[in-house]
Amino acid sequence: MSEQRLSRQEHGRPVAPVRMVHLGVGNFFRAHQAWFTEHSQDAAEWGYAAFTGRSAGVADDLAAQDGIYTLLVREPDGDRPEVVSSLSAVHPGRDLAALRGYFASPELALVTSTVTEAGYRRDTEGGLDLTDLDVAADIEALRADPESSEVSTTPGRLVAGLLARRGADAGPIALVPCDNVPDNGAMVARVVRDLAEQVDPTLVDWIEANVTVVTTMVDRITPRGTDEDRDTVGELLHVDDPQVVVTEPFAEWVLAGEFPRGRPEWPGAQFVDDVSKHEQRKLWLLNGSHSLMAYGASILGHETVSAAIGDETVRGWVEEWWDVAAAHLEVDADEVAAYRQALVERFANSRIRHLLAQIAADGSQKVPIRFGPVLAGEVAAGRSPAGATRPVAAWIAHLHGHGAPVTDAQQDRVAEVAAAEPAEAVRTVLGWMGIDAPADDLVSQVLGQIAALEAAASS
Ligand SMILES: NC(=O)c1ccc[n+]([C@@H]2O[C@H](COP(=O)([O-])OP(=O)(O)OC[C@H]3O[C@@H](n4cnc5c(N)ncnc54)[C@H](O)[C@@H]3O)[C@@H](O)[C@H]2O)c1
Ligand SMILES: O=P(O)(O)OC[C@@H](O)[C@@H](O)[C@H](O)[C@H](O)CO
Repeated sequence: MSEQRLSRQEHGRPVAPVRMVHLGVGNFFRAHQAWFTEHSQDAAEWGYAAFTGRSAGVADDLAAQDGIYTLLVREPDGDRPEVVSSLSAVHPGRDLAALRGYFASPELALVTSTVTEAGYRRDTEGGLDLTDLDVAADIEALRADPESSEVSTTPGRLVAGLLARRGADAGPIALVPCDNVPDNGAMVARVVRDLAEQVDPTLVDWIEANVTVVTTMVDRITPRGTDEDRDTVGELLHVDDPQVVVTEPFAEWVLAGEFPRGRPEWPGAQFVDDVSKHEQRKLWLLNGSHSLMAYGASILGHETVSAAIGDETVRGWVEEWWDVAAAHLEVDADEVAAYRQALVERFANSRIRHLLAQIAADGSQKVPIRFGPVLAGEVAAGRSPAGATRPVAAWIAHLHGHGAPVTDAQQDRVAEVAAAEPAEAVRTVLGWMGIDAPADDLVSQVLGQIAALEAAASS
């Protein structure tokens, strides 16, 4: 394999001025927001300073190749490598001096983030989790020293940056979360406000006057890369890129909100007044069926999305779930039908090796939002279709140790469900989905589905 690394000079990629910060340099950011920026007609004016979420590894690797990296777009008939150069600087997340420096610049227009659902440190009510020890440490540190303290959480870093911006009188800015969370703008607004209130109540007024929050729906299936992907880049481009990202051809971005200091001309992005109907379509149909397969199909022994959707039983579960969810969507029936058809094709792309175990992680954050509104709506209407209760059953069977391994940021909460008497576990999970005091028939139905899945696991 080649030992040569990518370099800006060799690829003729100039460094654009930093006008955007990103928190969480994961795979998705590099396949989506950074890629949309790369393809903007005004890309030369819009550079990203990107910060890792936790460890420094990605920053070190990217720094060694001038912030540029390969995106392998996995077309049905082959890989199309693209070199992406919109990251003008990459820093470890702990580099608070750099973060504060960017925020203090009037040139900084917006901050995107992809730190996973768990990274926003919310409690079960959606506010900032003040019992989280890292959150408590950030509050204490920022109170003691607003200008140069070390903070480790995403809300803490955002507030540290906003304090620096206020201090420099650098003007308005937009926060643009890009995680798969309904109403992600309101989510970020809430945790930032909650933390600011604890640190310095006068900052809350400044935020209201100067910070806009943009809500987004984001879509592009981007699994974690492998050593084989790195080898593929070696063969295609004759370079060693340890930070190659693999993604599908499809990409979608819908945004609602104000950008007081402008934004790149992201090609194909849609700017709307309200993202909710787009977000429900994507979160319930795509992410919902992903989670259903992550739990249910891994119990049947499948490892990847493409293998799962190729199994007639699993395909049937997915279609059943889609039938129920579709009735709750606000988009027209033709659009839903086309989206379902496209999803089957996207899922069946066996060249994208999307592991069910990756999707299964952090179910406590995902299951309620991906299935709760639809199931609660059905129950309120006096119905309990099997297609909408099976995902709950599959998750509980997964927590019982079947299928993909259990990893969850809220380990204690899910361990309690796993250890509970099964009917109690079902009631607890339904409660998290907004169904309090569920009828005995509903609980029995879920218990029957859990038993069937667990029997299939051991057969
Ligand atoms: N991968 C996809 O197909 C895809 C598609 C749409 C949206 N998303 C969203 O993008 C987000 C990131 O997904 P990804 O695929 O890039 O994952 P990833 O594992 O590649 O990257 C996750 C990033 O978040 C950071 N992070 C994780 N936990 C954190 C925490 N507790 N605090 C601070 N930072 C933390 C990590 O350091 C890393 O930078 C998720 O929220 C997901 O909903 C992903
Ligand atoms: O990224 P997560 O962990 O929130 O969810 C896993 C997948 O459902 C998700 O990454 C999808 O691939 C993505 O949302 C497609 O746009």
